[in-house]
Amino acid sequence: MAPTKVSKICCIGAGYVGGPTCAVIALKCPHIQVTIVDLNKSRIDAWNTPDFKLPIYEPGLEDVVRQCRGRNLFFSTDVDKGIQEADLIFVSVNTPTKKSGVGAGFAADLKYVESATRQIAAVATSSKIVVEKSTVPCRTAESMRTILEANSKPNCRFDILSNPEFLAEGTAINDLFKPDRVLIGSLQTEEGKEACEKLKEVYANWVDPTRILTVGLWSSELTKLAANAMLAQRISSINALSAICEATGANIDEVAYSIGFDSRIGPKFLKASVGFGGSCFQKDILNLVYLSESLHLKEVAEYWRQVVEMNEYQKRRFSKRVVDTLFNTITGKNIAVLGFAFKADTGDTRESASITLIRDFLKERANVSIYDPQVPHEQIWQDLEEACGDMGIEEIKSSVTLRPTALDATQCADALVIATEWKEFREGIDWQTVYDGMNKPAFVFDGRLILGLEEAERLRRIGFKVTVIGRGNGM
Ligand SMILES: NC(=O)c1ccc[n+]([C@@H]2O[C@H](COP(=O)([O-])OP(=O)(O)OC[C@H]3O[C@@H](n4cnc5c(N)ncnc54)[C@H](O)[C@@H]3O)[C@@H](O)[C@H]2O)c1
Ligand SMILES: O=c1ccn([C@@H]2O[C@H](COP(=O)(O)OP(=O)(O)O[C@H]3O[C@H](CO)[C@@H](O)[C@H](O)[C@H]3O)[C@@H](O)[C@H]2O)c(=O)[nH]1
Repeated sequence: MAPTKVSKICCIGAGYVGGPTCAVIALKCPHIQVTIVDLNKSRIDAWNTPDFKLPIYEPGLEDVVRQCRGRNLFFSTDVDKGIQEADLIFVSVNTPTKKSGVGAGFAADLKYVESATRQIAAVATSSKIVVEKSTVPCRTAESMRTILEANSKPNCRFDILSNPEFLAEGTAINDLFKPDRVLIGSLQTEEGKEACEKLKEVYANWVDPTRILTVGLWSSELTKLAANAMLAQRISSINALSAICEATGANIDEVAYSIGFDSRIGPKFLKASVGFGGSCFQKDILNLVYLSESLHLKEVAEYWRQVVEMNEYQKRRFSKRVVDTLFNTITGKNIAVLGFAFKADTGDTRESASITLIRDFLKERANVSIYDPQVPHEQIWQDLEEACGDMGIEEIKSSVTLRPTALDATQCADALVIATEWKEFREGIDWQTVYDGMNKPAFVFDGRLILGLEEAERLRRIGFKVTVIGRGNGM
């Protein structure tokens, strides 16, 4: 039987989801002991640093960890002990897109989920509620159950729940404090519903019960993929419209604003950009495409695939616009790229549009200087080495420099490209000083719509040639 009340939680995976999610559970549930375990020692060491230099940059996270670490929140590499002690285990490991074999490039690689599940089965000596926190294809819980039941010891019972996470990076703590909803999927059996109630009780310590949704296991798994697909679809839709705006004189900000007033559509997630990035959208849509294909739903697969295609097109279109505007060549020219993270308020660079743009600029043999307020330099080199394939790191380093400030990055630049919407780019740039230090003509490319119509006009008066995504030249 499942334990009567959850008192010890273990989270396998101390990443962007496991770390913040379980730190918030520890904060809001002081009566529950929460241990976050990971095989990656340096990551665990970083969570445990005395000066709270955490492995993840996320506003508000340090404050939460400071309040609970050592009280009822622990970080450890002892995965087995964490599993054995807990009565509820979150599996919050990475589920990247498969790189080889069947489904390569589309399907989710479930090897980490499987090894965590096998580990639970191997070392558990009492019954557990096992919660899928990772984003997984529909019916993964079934495979987990098969593995657990085939390997468990007598008197060990496992109830599996799906509890996908909807936090967005950069706003994770706020999203966790005040979630739009918490979704829990369970088998509709008596035991399944009982396990669901136990997890619900944990969240009910701070989440309004009307926002805790309980559904069937498969619906819960599919909801996560569907939510991301629909969010990404909005961005691809607005980005597709941005191309029409650039060609017609319409202004994408005005179009988005006016569409968003329709209460059926709403104003959020309609910001045109140089393309969506992040570890989830592309991966989860490709996962949905693969699922549809496996179910022989070709048209459905094609439909969702187009959301990713449009995103690739948007990035290509933007780098081409830079080349076209700089008189059809950027060879030997200096391009300053402001922002390397996939969005503001995170140090995460996974699938960042910035990486694709810089790769395109390097292919055109431009010199690139980069500034980002949060991304560690080693991460930038690693991402560029991976993205640039045929270029070795030495060749990349001969064309790329990493700068300590935005102003430094723009010195002697022919063009400045805004790739991430950091607040300091919206509010903290002294454009006259930037202009004075740049080669002339000095070009600005705003891939994040941080320059409104008036601001763009002000820059033009200084002397800049300004190009903004979703607006025609001169707007
Ligand atoms: N990043 C997000 O904003 C976000 C939001 C919602 C959902 N998700 C989903 O949550 C899951 C985790 O994402 P993430 O961004 O936290 O990934 P991550 O790569 O930051 O963290 C995963 C961690 O799991 C650890 N790990 C893997 N296998 C392990 C094992 N067998 N035992 C112990 N540790 C193990 C890895 O070392 C890594 O530190 C993914 O499925 C992702 O799609 C992510
Ligand atoms: O109007 C918009 C909104 C976002 N973006 C871009 O879209 C990407 C993703 O942004 P966001 O969704 O805010 O961040 P993520 O951390 O990737 O969060 C998404 O992916 C997570 C992982 O699955 C989910 O949990 C979240 O609900 C979902 O929003 C970023 O590059 C943004 O710059 C736009 O271009 N325009």
